[in-house]
Amino acid sequence: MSDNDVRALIVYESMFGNTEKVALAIRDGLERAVDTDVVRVDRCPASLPHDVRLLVVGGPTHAFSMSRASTRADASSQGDVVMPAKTGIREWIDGLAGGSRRAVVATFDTRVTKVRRLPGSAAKAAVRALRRHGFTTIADPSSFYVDDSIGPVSDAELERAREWGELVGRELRQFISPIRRHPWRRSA
Ligand SMILES: Cc1cc2nc3c(=O)[nH]c(=O)nc-3n(C[C@H](O)[C@H](O)[C@H](O)COP(=O)(O)O)c2cc1C
Repeated sequence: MSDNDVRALIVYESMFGNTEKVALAIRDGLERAVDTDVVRVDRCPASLPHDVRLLVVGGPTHAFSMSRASTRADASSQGDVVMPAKTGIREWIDGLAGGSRRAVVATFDTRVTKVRRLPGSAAKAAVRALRRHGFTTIADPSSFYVDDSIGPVSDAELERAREWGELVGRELRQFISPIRRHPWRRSA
């Protein structure tokens, strides 16, 4: 699928830079199927461009869910952060314009390896929020693991993220291709 009228957008939140690395690895995998932009959540407008058919949203798991202003402030007190604590994916999803629902969605998060058995995932919370806003999902939410709260994220996890990006790209291709392969069906 190299059509110019189809693009993917990855919107990510990251405090210590790990989710940012994961977002870039997912982009590398997704680009095998579709042109993909990666945008930090505090720089992303509330309305998606018309040609964005896939929206991928990711952020760090904070207190078993998506971050809040209080948990981001907590993170800022723990180490150097790569983005301001003001906006996270929770607030961005809540503010998304209705016309954006043309895109299908997939979500991911980062979590700490040591507590991987604990429940609670920003990706699962994000997908629930997006469904409440009327979006259709095309892949299960996925978690990628960091060694400790501030990282690092291993090369193996980044490779897993790249592979997940490829998988989501294949799902998008399948989602779109029946209409493209059989345009006559639209008028039947
Ligand atoms: C306030 C706060 C709460 C956190 N809560 C959780 C949690 O409930 N579960 C978990 O696995 N990791 C938790 N973590 C670790 C984060 O998931 C980790 O810092 C994040 O994945 C790193 O990504 P980033 O560098 O993109 O911010 C928490 C971190 C902070 C700062």
